[in-house]
Amino acid sequence: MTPTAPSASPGNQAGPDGDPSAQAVVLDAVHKRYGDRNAVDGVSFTVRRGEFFGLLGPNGAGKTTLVEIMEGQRKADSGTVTVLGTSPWPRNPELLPRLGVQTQSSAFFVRLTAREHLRTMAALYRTDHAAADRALASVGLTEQGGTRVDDLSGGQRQRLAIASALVHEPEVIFLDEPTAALDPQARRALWQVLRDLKGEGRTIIYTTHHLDEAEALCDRVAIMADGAVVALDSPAHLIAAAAPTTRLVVPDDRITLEQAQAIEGVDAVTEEPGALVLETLESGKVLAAIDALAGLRGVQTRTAGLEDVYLALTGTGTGFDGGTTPQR
Ligand SMILES: Nc1ncnc2c1ncn2[C@@H]1O[C@H](COP(=O)(O)OP(=O)(O)OP(=O)(O)O)[C@@H](O)[C@H]1O
Repeated sequence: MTPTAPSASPGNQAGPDGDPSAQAVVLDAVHKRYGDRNAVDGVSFTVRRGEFFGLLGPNGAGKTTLVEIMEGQRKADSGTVTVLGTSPWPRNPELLPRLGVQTQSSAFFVRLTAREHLRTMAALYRTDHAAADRALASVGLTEQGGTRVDDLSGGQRQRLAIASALVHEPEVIFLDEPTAALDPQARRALWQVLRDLKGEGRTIIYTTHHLDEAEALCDRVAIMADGAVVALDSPAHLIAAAAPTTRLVVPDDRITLEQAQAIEGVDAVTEEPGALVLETLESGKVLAAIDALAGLRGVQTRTAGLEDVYLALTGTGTGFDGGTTPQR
């Protein structure tokens, strides 16, 4: 299946993507079946070097299978897979040190301290001790370097899992829900760690169920459903293409239903407790009309988010009720 609107571009077109040195991962018509189940059903896209690339989709959409194929842990049934200019299958000893893999079930040497754990990982990769300290610092765990892995908090362990994937300074990093089970504060702290990694020029392939996170962090996201990519673009483009309608929320003591319906450019008006919701494709014009009628105090613009696009594309969507922005 070909990616559909809002973006038909799988990212394999000419332009910067056509330059192999600018490509971290290139997938072309990748298929993988388990029995009669199409886990990955003809996926094609390119991840650019230095890109923060999100892979989204409901449970069973095929994300893990696809990531495992990119990592060289699984063989595709057909199609071509190129990672840093080479095939990851069969397992390629030259390629492995250039990839970093964090999984939700990352294994730790729990009786060691965080620093000892990373030094052990560094030794396995034949990297020096200093690399372990750099990895600790890059996830903000320097102070916990002497703490036994057993005694780290959940958030600190998640960060250690990322540090373990980084210790050999890989060019491409695969992260599988790295913020799962973190409290909001720890989650935000980790966002900064991830932004810093991107700032260092690393390519990040990021699987998550947190749509706000994908919207905040990812340069582009691929949304998968039933083994296929159903949309691929930047979060902003996906949102703009999928939800051109703006909803203006006006307190119901400001204008009447009849006045709202009579405003030129208003496509529909619905009533909510305490407010009228005006749908329009011409928000500037309609806001000017509301301003002339009643002023803009208390009027809010309701915008769609990536979650609304995702729900619509993966078959569970309703009308959007994303974030609201006061007009004044
Ligand atoms: N080893 C396997 N043997 C048989 N079927 C499998 C195997 N691994 C995955 N599947 C099936 O392939 C499909 C895709 O699974 P996959 O784990 O890739 O999806 P996912 O998008 O990563 O899901 P989740 O978000 O739950 O991790 C599912 O129907 C799953 O049951």
